[in-house]
Amino acid sequence: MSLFLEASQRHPKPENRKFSYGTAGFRMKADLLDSVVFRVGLLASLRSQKLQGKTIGVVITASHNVPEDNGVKLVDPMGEMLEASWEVHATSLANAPSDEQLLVEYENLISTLGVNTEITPKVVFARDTRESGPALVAALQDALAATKTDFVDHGLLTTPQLHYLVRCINTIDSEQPYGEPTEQGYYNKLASAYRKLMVGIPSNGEVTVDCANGVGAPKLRLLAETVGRDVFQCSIVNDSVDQPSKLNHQCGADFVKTQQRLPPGSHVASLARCASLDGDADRLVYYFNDSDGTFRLLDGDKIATLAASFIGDLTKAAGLRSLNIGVVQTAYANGSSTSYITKTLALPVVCTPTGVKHLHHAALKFDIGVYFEANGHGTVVFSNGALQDIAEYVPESPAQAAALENLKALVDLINQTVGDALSDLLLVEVILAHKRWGPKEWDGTYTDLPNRLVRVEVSDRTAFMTTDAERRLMEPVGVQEKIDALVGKYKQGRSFARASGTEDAVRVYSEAAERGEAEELARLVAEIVAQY
Ligand SMILES: CC(=O)N[C@H]1[C@@H](OP(=O)(O)O)O[C@H](CO)[C@@H](O)[C@@H]1O
Repeated sequence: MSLFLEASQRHPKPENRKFSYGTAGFRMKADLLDSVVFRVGLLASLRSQKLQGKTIGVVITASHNVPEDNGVKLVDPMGEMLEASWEVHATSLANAPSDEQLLVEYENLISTLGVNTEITPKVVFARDTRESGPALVAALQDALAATKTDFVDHGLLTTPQLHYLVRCINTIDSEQPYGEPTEQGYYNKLASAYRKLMVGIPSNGEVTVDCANGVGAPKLRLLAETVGRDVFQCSIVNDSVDQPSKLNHQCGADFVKTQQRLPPGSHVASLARCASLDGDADRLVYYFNDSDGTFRLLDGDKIATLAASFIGDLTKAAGLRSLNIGVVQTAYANGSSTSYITKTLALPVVCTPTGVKHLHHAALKFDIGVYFEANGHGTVVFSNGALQDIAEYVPESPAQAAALENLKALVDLINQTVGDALSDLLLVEVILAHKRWGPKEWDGTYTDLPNRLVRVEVSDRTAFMTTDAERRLMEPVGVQEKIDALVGKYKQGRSFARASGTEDAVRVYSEAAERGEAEELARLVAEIVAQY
């Protein structure tokens, strides 16, 4: 194992530096991430061996907000996020204090996990456009070489594109191959589905897409070329990938969602459709300026309701009435969206803790599960049973046959491995074209309750323990009662506090019938939280 130690010594964990990470991936400055990427490479290789040599993905990528933070994520064989039990190992290995201890921990993991080291591990990886990418890739390659892993470098890709590739590679010889395992295969699959869905449907005109100066920009350009300008017209803005400090700066999905305004410098006609991706192109939000100049946001909740209503209508029109469709949200979903889904669309809603991996797994319990975080990260997943019903159903009329063909194309248009801003963009464009809706008609389906999200700095966020999908605090004892007493005073009031999983802070969310009340409620709840 001297090869291992030699490699590991090149990527030691910096002393006295604080790591901060979520549970599904790791996020931090590039110099810190180097050692973590090395460790994630070891885990990817172990994971592949544990899963009998299936291919595991690693993606080195941007996050949704600050330009300096890099992220690294592991992707499981079906292209999904790493399952929970493995996150524990990911966390412990990233904490390994020294190279010697890392080797000990690595060898312990081999035995506790029952990994067969005879199996050759297989890993594929990709990175985004930022400067730190090549150095982080070198750290990853070092770990893969030290563990004698077969690996393929897929160069620059969006996070969801790598998820797509991983599922393609692992299903290539199965009964349900997911697609051609190449970047062009991804564009071809989406483009051909999009073109099928647009047959006989007038195009909706141009959509302006802000790409957050991230990897989504060159990739959207390639996708748009493959789809063809005759059916898909997009104008790409914020595409300066060669200027690292511009990533997510004053643009991108997180900026638009949290600031509730256009990225500065955007000049758009009123009622024109605009969309923003985030830095690694897994989030998407839409927005427009109303005729009176008011900014209107169409967030993840609006995308989820649009998709759920369209898919519901389509399955009925195809004659597939028995498929159960459900929507998965988090506590951050606007209350109006939840009542719209349950009352108007008459569909079930499930609320899970924050983080798409929770939503994804809950969505898999429906025949067709639509999930989105309010911030625009989400997708639609079809169960194997639903896919089989769709494939085998014999339509009883030409109308049913047409709807069924559209449903089949929709399955191909949607990236079912993970939320994918490029695939979601085409999905929204198709639905709006079919409904002959502009953004205003879409926005008119329901009106968001005024809401406010605040970040409260606390000395120890782990003191804040929640229950009921993070909607209620169990600890510190007594806080929830105080919040309840306050919320009761506001019309349509709702508020909760939870520790962030990615930052050292507690987030407070509130909504109420009036803007001023939502603001006041958030401020008062934040004051309660700050006291602890
Ligand atoms: C309120 C909010 O937007 N929270 C975000 C944020 O998580 P926190 O645990 O709230 O820090 O980052 C996550 C990862 O990107 C994302 O999944 C989630 O929705």
